[in-house]
Amino acid sequence: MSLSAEERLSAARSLLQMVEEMIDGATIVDHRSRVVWFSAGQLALLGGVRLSDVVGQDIERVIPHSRLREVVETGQPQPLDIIQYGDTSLLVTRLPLRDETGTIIGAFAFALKNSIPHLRPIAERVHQLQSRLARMEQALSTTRSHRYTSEQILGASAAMREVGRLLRRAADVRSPVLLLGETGTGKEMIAHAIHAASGRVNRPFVAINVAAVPENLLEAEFFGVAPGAFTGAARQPRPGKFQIAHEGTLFLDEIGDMPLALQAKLLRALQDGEVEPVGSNQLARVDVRVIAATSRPLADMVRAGTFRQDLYYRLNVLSIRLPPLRERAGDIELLAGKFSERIAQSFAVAFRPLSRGALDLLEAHTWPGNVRELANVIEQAYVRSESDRIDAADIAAALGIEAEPSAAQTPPSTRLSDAVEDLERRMITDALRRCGNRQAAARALGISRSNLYAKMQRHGLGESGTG
Ligand SMILES: Nc1ncnc2c1ncn2[C@@H]1O[C@H](COP(=O)(O)OP(=O)(O)OP(=O)(O)O)[C@@H](O)[C@H]1O
Repeated sequence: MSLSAEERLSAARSLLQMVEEMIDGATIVDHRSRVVWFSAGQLALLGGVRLSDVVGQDIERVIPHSRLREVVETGQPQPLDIIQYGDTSLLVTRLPLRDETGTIIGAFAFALKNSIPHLRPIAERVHQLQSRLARMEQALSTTRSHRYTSEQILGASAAMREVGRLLRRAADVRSPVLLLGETGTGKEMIAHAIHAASGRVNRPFVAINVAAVPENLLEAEFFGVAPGAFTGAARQPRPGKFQIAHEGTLFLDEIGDMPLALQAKLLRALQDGEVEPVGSNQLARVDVRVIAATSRPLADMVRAGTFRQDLYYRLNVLSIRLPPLRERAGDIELLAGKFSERIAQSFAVAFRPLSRGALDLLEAHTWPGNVRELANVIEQAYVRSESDRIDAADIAAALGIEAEPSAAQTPPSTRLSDAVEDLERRMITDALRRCGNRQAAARALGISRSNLYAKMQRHGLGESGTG
């Protein structure tokens, strides 16, 4: 015997009423994860919002860390999750809602009243583990203190001497610094050295690479997640890099890859020294010195409307341009010699000087990967041959160009893995050239932006490697 439509409706109504009495809060979303219904308790938990004001909105707009979309999209129930709401822990169950044919039409979440006391021992254990994890994460990022000092920055050219002068200037003031330069020109190295020479040297140096973090996680990574927020197991309360870098230096690498929406929040953090953790409406004060770096043409991006002008001005108080290696061929001999010394030391073998022919080849190269590429080439020369000096043929082979005499050239590899690597590198270079930016190139290649970035790093491809 089946129920009539009217009976089903009234059964549903009385079920919702019963749920209202037994729970702390309940939520229903539709098949696109838009709000359909909140119980009165849930509305109260949300700070007294009115149901009519939020019906039809994406659930994350109302509850930033809701995991109901996962349930709608995967159809997988989440029978037990512990979330933190203010000082209270709640035990939450999330279930998919299906129609008669089994198609997902939405999802339902509820927190049973007084369920936590029964689970107190488990909840406490989870809580302890979370705090331990947060402490360890914090320790990990702060122990990564500065790795370089200005003495390690090599270069005797006029351009590098000017970089040295600006570096000392930057260490004396606390305004933001903008480091501009192609990949591998030493931007991160300079950022470390500024911190090491500044009054903040005994406080944390914290780095974040904007291009390497998936876009939807960036805000939490920067500003943290508030303990008061509705957080699923995947996003527990934690401090952001701004909070971790308090009283120290925050290095924002690849700032040109920052999504526009987040740029406004970053500007506020820089201007007012205040950050707003995700899921919180309270501002926290931070004292952070920001050093930003990019290999992208920021000024052009401002003109194109993809980078905020006000943020650009705020960051561009003291900018340091790192010259590409091809503009300071005079430094190549010094750098190559130093790298040869370092590699000999780390491989525990005899030092190999570079022949004049080898230096001529190095000086004629255009160095799309800059100093990083030069260091790799010298290392390859050590790996490829056992001779007691580095000759033109070793350099030519490492650079993948015609060697003279040609007999010294290494034969092309027949290994499948080398061919696959080579194809991947060429496809990435090609996509970057065709699409003009990483976002579009990642889309064209069918991979995520962060995955593309990781592959570019592996192949030594920066912006300059695109052309
Ligand atoms: N002037 C320099 N003297 C000595 N080593 C250098 C110099 N410039 C760069 N390097 C070395 O080159 C490598 C790349 O430097 P770094 O990571 O600082 O470059 P980057 O500009 O931040 O690159 P990317 O934009 O790809 O992140 C590092 O191993 C660094 O030690």
